[in-house]
Amino acid sequence: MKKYFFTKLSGAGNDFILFDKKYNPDLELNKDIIQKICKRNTGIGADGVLVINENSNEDFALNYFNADGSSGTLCANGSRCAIFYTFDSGLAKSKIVKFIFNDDVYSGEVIEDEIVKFNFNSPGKMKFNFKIKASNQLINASFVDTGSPHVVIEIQEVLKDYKDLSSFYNDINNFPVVELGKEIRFHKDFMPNGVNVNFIKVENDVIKIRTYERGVENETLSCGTGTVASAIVINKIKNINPPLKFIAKSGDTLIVDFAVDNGEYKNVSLTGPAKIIFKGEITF
Ligand SMILES: N[C@@H](CCC[C@H](N)C(=O)O)C(=O)O
Repeated sequence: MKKYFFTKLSGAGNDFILFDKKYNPDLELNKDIIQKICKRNTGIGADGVLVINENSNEDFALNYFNADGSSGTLCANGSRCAIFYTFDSGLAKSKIVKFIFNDDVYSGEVIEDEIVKFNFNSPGKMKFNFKIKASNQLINASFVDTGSPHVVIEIQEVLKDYKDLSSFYNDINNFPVVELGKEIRFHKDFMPNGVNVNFIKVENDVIKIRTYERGVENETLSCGTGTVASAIVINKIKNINPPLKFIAKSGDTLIVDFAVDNGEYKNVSLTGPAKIIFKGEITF
């Protein structure tokens, strides 16, 4: 058993345990340890784990693991937290940083105290306005891969009772995010990898969003890649121009900005709160 130093951070309510290899050179994680430390009630409790490594070309390298120990896809709120941590700890020499994540180079910026911007690379596969069979009905949905795969559904597209064609959901607070999110996350149409599922409601100049996250297997208080996927869907199918303002389940505000050039999404960014909650030591 060894002692490791960690920092707990929150990116708009999406929470992470961060290990800096500089202070934990012997750190070795596996699925079992990640699941134990992320478990609420008996562990530190988090949606995921971030590991910061030094890098010879960029300011740092970042590894991300979901709470179930899976990895390989982008985490935007985790990236915003890592950007804040590296600035706060002095690892990054300026407010603007570049870093490696899953072999790609990303950048970000501490805009002001605890407000952090993350710059995405251009999105991958996109598919708009298709039907998914779930909850005994055919639901209109869209898909965007922003580095992580996301389904986006407007809550008014879903019937509370499939036999009553006027029973559309209207209140996002009373939407069955976990129930329907889980059904779509494990839907045969998205196998074998599965998908994250975002439910949105456009209300005047803000968009309310709730996300069921793959790898956490629950609703999280915010999801960065899901928020950006939702912004692209709203722009495409509702013709609403950026910047787009989102209110996450946590109540925090996230701003998505981008440019559309010949149908291509460029200069995509996500800005919002990222902060250190506490620092501690753990033995495993
Ligand atoms: N919370 C993240 C997304 C993390 C990855 C996702 N759970 C997946 O496995 O695809 C974010 O803020 O982007």
